[in-house]
Amino acid sequence: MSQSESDLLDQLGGMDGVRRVVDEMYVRVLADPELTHFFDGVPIEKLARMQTEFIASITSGDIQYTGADLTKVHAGRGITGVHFSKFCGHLTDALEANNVSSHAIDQVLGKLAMYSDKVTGSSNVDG
Ligand code: HEM
Repeated sequence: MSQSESDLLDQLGGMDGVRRVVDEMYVRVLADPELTHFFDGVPIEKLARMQTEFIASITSGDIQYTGADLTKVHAGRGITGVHFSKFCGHLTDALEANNVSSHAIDQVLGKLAMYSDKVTGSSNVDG
């Protein structure tokens, strides 16, 4: 575990803090008319649990993500870079609402940006 990575999860309030942020993010995502349809029929409790684990895993060396491969789970859904940006905007709002510092928010967004190709992979082909 690297010290700086463990510090980042701490700055998010640990696992409990990340879960609060994730729950708030999905409230915003599901209220967004451009994003909500992607989640029709998706079990949100499991989604929030796996998203919490994922964010914890990229902000701490101690947590392992055990969910589905990100490329596979997002493939064929038509998710574009615009959707990805809006999604990250809702995450930013949720982090701010939970009093996470702007420095820590920048670090989280920087890490998530590395996954944009996996999330939007198929949309280059069929829009
Ligand atoms: C940084 C961006 C994102 C990350 C890190 C992320 C991560 C995840 C994770 C961890 C899961 C759960 C996988 C599992 O159940 O094992 C998931 C599922 C899902 N994601 Fe994302 N996601 C991102 C962006 C998006 C965007 C932008 C959309 C759509 C606009 C989206 C739509 C979905 C849907 C619909 C599922 C549920 C799939 C299912 O259970 O059938 N994701 N995502």
